[in-house]
Amino acid sequence: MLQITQVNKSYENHRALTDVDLFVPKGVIFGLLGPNGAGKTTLIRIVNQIIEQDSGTVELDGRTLSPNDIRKIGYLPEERGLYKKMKVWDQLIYFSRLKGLSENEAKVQIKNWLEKLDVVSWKDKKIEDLSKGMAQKIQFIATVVHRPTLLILDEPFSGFDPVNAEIIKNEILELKEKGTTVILSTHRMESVELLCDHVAMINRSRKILDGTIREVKRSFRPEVFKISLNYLKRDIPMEWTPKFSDDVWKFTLPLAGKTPNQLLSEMMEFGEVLSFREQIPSIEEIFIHQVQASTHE
Ligand SMILES: Nc1ncnc2c1ncn2[C@@H]1O[C@H](COP(=O)(O)OP(=O)(O)OP(=O)(O)O)[C@@H](O)[C@H]1O
Repeated sequence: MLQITQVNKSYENHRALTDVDLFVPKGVIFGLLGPNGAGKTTLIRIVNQIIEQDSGTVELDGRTLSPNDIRKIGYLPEERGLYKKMKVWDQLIYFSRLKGLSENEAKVQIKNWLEKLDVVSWKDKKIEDLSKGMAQKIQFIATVVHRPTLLILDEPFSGFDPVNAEIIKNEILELKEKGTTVILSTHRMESVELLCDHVAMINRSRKILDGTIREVKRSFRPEVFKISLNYLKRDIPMEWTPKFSDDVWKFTLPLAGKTPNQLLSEMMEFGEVLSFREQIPSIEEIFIHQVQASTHE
C-alpha cells in the first residue's frame, strides 16, 4: 500500500529523518512508534504532502505519491484543526467537499457518521461550544468521511474518556475490517498491543525496528519462564528466589541452554507444576529497551 524508500529530511541543520525505509502492507493497522522528537510527525507530513522530503521516494499503491492521492488519505493530526466558529454540519460538508465528495454524497456520509457516533444533536453547534472530547469525535468524522483507503491517526485517543476511546477503537477496527489501511502514531503502548498488526520504531531520525507484533515480540524473547509449583517433593534452591503466596511457590528461571521441555521435566522433579509460562516482553518494554540501546550507540 505505502512504500517509503530511503527518505531523508532536514530542517535547517537538524536531521529529522535519516534513510528511512518503511513498507505498510494493505489492510493492516501499522503502529508508528518513537519517543518525542524522533521524526514521526515529519514522516506523516511527508506522506500527507504537507512538506517534501529532501531525498528518497514515497509510493502509494505502486505509484509515486501525487497531489490527487490526498483524496485517498485521511489524516487526523495531533494538533487538531477544526474551525472554532463554524458549525459542525457546515464544517463536515466543507472537509468532505475538499476531499472530493459531491454535495449529496457528503450529506449521506456525514448523516451516517453523526448517527453512528451518536452526535446528531450537535450538528448545529459551533465547535467552540463543544467539549474537547466532543470536538475530537467531529474531527474523527472529518478524517474518515471521504472513505480514505489510507488513514493516518496521530494520537487518536487523546482527549477521549475511556468509553469514547473504546467507541473510536472499535470504529478503527471496523474500518480495518472493511479494508482501510491505518497508520497509528501513539505513545500509548496498550493501544498498540490491542490494535496493531505491524509496528515500526523511529529514534533520533532513524528506523530502529520494524515487523509484525509477533515477529518483534519473538525477536525479543528473553527465554525466561515463570513457574509455579503446588506441593514440593524436594526443596527449591534458594538462589532461585522462590516466593510463597496463596499456598503456591513461584519463581522465574532462564532456559540457560535447555529446551522448554527439559526445563519443565526438571521442574516436575521438584513438585506439581501448576503453571509454566514464557515471559514475553510487552511492546512497551521492547520500546524502552530499544530506544535506550539505540540512544547509547
Ligand atoms: N518545522 C520545523 N522546523 C525545525 N525543526 C523541526 C520542525 N518540525 C520538527 N522539527 C524537529 O524535527 C525533529 C522531529 O520532529 P517530529 O515532530 O517529526 O517528531 P515526533 O516524532 O513527531 O515527536 P512527538 O512524539 O513529540 O510528536 C524534532 O527535533 C523537531 O524539533
